[in-house]
Amino acid sequence: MAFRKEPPFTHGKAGKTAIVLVNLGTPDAPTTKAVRSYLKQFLSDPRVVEIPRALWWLILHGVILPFRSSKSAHKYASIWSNEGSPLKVHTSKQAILLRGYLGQRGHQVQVAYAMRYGSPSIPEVLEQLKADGCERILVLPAYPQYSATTTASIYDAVFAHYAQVRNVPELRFIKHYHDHEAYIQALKESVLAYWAMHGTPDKLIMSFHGVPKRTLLLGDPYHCECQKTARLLAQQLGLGPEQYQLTFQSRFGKAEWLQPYTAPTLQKLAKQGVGRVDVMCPGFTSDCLETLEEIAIEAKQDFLRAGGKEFHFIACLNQAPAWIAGMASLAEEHLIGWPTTESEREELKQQAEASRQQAMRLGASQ
Ligand SMILES: C=CC1=C(C)c2cc3[nH]c(cc4nc(cc5[nH]c(cc1n2)c(C)c5CCC(=O)O)C(CCC(=O)O)=C4C)c(C)c3C=C
Ligand SMILES: [Fe+2]
Ligand SMILES: [Fe+2]
Repeated sequence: MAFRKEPPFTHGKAGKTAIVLVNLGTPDAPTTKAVRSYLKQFLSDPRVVEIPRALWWLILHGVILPFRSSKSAHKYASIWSNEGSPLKVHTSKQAILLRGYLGQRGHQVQVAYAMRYGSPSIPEVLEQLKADGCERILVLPAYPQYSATTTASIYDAVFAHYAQVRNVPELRFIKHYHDHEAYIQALKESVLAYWAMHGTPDKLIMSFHGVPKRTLLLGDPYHCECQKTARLLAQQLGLGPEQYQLTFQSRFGKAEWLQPYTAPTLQKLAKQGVGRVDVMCPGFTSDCLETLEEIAIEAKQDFLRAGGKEFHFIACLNQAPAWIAGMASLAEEHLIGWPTTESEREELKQQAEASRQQAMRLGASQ
């Protein structure tokens, strides 16, 4: 492979820092064609589906894409907003608000958002940041809990892009923030705000996206990180073990996934006489198909049909001020040493000048 000719980082523009908020991705439209193309890219990622490629190709192209695309398109249509796919709308707004918040705190950083699958793609966004003169990039995945299926796949896409680039910027990645104080605090505030308006439930369900159980057995820390998030949030809310439960949703395919599954758990609770459940999805930082359709519509029906009385869905963090502040504090921790404020730039300039003078003196004395 030959590397392309690239313009040098231009003077004046050079030295900028950017944060890229990366989320999973979503179809461009709630249509069978758009969903098929999105699912094809998503489900062809070997990080997401770990079965032998040739076999999986046959299943994906022979069964999943032909049958699932139109079903999923209908589901997307039920949650699509005037502005577009909720996942993308929330992620793009978070990026704008994060930039504004960091700007108020004196950081001159660009904040972009990218999607692992679909658009705007990671390569497209990284190209644009290069054109804008960004020499330092901090990648902030939208996933608080690390999983090879999601977070590591973002790393793969970033590395794959730069594998074709000559002048690669300085790079940092946030791995996870499942136990970060600011994230837990933002979750706590969102639950308390909801309860202040609507009263409290008999049980709080914390429903996380599942992954195949096999990934846990192979060493993926996702399961443990979800447990820790749930435990810390319950502690913050002062909930005893009887007052909350962690579950896993969005099972896909025939294999066993992490248990307990959300929908059967809700049905069981209803049958046991639990009247009101509140369901939240702490692993999703933006509402999306999996929260707005699978939980707020489908799981609600499951619970009520099984005899439950009241089902409440607590929205994801989305544009909550505590979460924008939380992302900013996460970013600030990972920006340490990168000059993003006026005073840091000035200090760096002075240090560089002092080093240069010392080098001159040493050179002259030899
Ligand atoms: C095939 C296996 C899948 C794994 C493993 C998986 C892990 C995983 N996913 C998320 C977050 C999201 N997933 C979303 C949708 C979605 N997920 C899968 C499959 C796997 N996910 C499919 C097939 C779909 C598409 C929807 C459908 O057809 O039912 C979404 C929502 C996207 C949107 O547009 O709104 C999110 C977000 C995590 C965090 C995760 C592992 C930890
Ligand atoms: Fe998923
Ligand atoms: Fe789903």
